[in-house]
Amino acid sequence: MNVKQNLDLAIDVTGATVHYGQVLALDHASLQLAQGTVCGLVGMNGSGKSTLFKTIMGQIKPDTGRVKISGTDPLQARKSGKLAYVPQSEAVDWNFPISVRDVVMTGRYGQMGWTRRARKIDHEAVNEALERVELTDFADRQIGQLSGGQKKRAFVARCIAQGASIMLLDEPFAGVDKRSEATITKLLREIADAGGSVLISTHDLQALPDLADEAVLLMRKVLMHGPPELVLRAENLALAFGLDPMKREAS
Ligand SMILES: Nc1ncnc2c1ncn2[C@@H]1O[C@H](COP(=O)(O)OP(=O)(O)OP(=O)(O)O)[C@@H](O)[C@H]1O
Repeated sequence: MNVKQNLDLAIDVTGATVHYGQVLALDHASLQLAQGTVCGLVGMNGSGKSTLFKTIMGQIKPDTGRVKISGTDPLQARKSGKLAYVPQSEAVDWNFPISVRDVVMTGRYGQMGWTRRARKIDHEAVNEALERVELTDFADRQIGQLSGGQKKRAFVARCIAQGASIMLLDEPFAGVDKRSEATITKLLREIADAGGSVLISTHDLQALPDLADEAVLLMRKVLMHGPPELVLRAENLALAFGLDPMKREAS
């Protein structure tokens, strides 16, 4: 692959291996994601999905391999605002005394510089993002007072306010109401249609073909990457999950 093609890739992970002590979490995992794509990341509990996200975000440095985000370093991509992450709900302290509006405003910190003083443009970006996720009426509530789906929408709004074009979402639909799921799905499609890229881990295999252009099967390494209807065939899922995975949600 030449340099031009590498720059065209939104996410380029090559041969990433990650250990936690003796535990092998990623084993030479490789994943290339083009611009303008929604990609679903599927794998059983412990298959390395969150570890892959952290590696792409530059929070974990792999023992082997490398990660490039639009041809640059992940930390650089985060600093520039291009790359954003919506964590699993369990990873967030919902009792933290911060309003929904201020959560979304944290997405603007990179643009504000060290003073962290919000200007008109920052307030406008936050208001617009709140509107897009339909949370304007909840803007002044403490974040923990929202429903599961509203909380997710608040974090998606933070990515939008940040101006991110590459978004990673770790199980955004777990414990989420149908309205929030539909709002988030529509937004992710709009982001991809505008040239952005979205990588989304999910246990809801049935919903994946409507949500994503591509699917990735992970079991410490990328077993398969392609159109959802191909990747989600029973024989492929059996490799990653065991028997009859389409008969129930992935465990
Ligand atoms: N901080 C840690 N210390 C030790 N082991 C860890 C740590 N984080 C994850 N692991 C282990 O690494 C492996 C991959 O975990 P990871 O959280 O990436 O999987 P996952 O696919 O996101 O799982 P889930 O679907 O349950 O969220 C698992 O065996 C897990 O127990």
